[in-house]
Amino acid sequence: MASRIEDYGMIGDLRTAALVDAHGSIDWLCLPRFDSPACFAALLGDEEHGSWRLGPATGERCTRRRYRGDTLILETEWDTPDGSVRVSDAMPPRDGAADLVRVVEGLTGSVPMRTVMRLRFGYGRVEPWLRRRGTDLAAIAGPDAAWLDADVPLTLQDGAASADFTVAAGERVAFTLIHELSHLDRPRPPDPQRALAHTEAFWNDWIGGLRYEGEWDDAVRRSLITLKALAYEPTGGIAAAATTSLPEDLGGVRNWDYRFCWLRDAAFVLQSLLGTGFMDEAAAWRQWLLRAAAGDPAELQIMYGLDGRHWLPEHDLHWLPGYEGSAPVRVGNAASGQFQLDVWGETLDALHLARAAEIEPDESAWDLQLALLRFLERHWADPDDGLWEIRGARRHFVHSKVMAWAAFDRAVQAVERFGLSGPVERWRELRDRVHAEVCERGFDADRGTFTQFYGSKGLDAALLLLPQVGFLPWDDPRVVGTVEAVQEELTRDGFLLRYDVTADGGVDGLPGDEGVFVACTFWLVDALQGIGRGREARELFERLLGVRNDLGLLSEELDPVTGRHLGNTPQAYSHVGLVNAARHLSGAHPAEEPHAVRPARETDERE
Ligand SMILES: OC[C@H]1O[C@H](O[C@H]2O[C@H](CO)[C@@H](O)[C@H](O)[C@H]2O)[C@H](O)[C@@H](O)[C@@H]1O
Repeated sequence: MASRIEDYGMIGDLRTAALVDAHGSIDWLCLPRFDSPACFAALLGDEEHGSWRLGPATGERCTRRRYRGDTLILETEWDTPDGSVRVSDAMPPRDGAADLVRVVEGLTGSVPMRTVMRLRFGYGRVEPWLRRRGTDLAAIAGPDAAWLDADVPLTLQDGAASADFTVAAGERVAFTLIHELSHLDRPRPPDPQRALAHTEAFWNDWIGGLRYEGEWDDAVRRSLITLKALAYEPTGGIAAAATTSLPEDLGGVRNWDYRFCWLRDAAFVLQSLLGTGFMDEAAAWRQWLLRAAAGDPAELQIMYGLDGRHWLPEHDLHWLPGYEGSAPVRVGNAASGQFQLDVWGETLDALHLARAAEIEPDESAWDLQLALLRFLERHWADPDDGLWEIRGARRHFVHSKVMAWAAFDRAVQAVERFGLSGPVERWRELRDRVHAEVCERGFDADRGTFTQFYGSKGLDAALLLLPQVGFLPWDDPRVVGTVEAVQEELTRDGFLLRYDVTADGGVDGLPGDEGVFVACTFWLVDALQGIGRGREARELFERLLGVRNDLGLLSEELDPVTGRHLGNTPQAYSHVGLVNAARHLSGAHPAEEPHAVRPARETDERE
């Protein structure tokens, strides 16, 4: 059985990522890319679906673990009656085949160790043909080949490679797994120590680009490293999370594949990267966007593959039982075919931010913006599926309309501030028309709050973003009323739901319930700060820091009662929420965030 979601740490090489639990078991790894089939899929089944355990022979949970400094090298340590031992796990950033390096180091005494590796290609379905070559192992099936280089002799039995060995203080035993397409030659295995040193140098160099002088520095750095690790380096596309089908509702059907690039999520990531000095990633994402979204603007998708591919058909992996029985396990995502109006706004806002941050101009960026605006002019008044990707009836979601407003607003600014040419009068008129309609049809004057959609009784955490995009100022009574109503109605045990699944007769069209949404709770931090309730904002932020796992990682949702993490992990949305809230609470506002959480009135309670 898989570990708790919060028990997993992530290592990655900017093309894919592995999840390692607190017992030293790698239960998730897709090769060669995030969205490739997994060769270790025990996360969504059991060890027979593929895993690689390396730890003391007694099999206990580690005593402690941490990342080595500001890197993605995971150090897991055990204190046992026989002595202490450390396993360092890493995936060196690569330009060729994928390597996974595991180095065992004796710290004290002499510790009996055991490793068992079951490679199962094709998401746990395909048991490869195993052959031994000296102390090494070759595993081949279909398009995949993997080679395990070990410093100790391996035993092959029942489709598993295992080894029992003892490591004394000062000794090192290394294992290296390399993957390549099966028709290609075996790549040269890396030297494990050099691979660790290279990984360490890479991350130290990368984090050296950080420009952040606010509070909670450690948490911000770890979140940014996690975001960087979710960016697919060859193309600049950013994955929403490293996994598929970790459930939002344990035992339920709310299981989705997040190993794709959502324009919305990526736009949020871009904000936090731009706000902390990482211009290269922002430029790479813009180029990815220009390629992925090229073509007919009517065909703009809300998400694409990491290489920009459009077709992401959703299907079930019936042989995997799912995380704690949460079935189906899905790959692909049918939400890719949805109409989510907000995405036009987020994309145009992200391109606007990139321009304002003086990322090297690209003429096709404005051409793309013009095409997107032409589409939006014709479709902003249509009902849509909204940012929560509901699978129920389309509605006039307030957040979607506000993002249409933001799109026209940024277009006007592009002309006014940056001298670009376009039908600015028409955009001004549309901007004002959308604004008036939202204030009239999306605001419930009796309750003093904006609502989830026109005429809805339900509320929605995305309403907290209205002042952040500049739709209304923080001190507008309608904003204050909305923040208070959302907090009142959507808070569960101190954290925020994204919406109430039972409101309006079941808005999302899905059975079951779900946990509280981590990103939305960070948005509430921003909103409380924005309306001048700074002390409460800080308290909530600290509470959120407390639900990160021991490695600083956050999944998508939480069960607020048990504290268990839910949903895919680690999730970009959640880590963006952390970075942005820390920046806002610290008063760190980059010049180009005109509507960021700069409180309209001073936070009197802050002392
Ligand atoms: O809960 C229903 C939907 O859940 C997923 O969408 C969520 O994740 C996306 C990626 O982080 C995010 O952009 C979106 O706002 C979230 O609601 C899932 O991908 C959808 O298929 C599903 O309908």
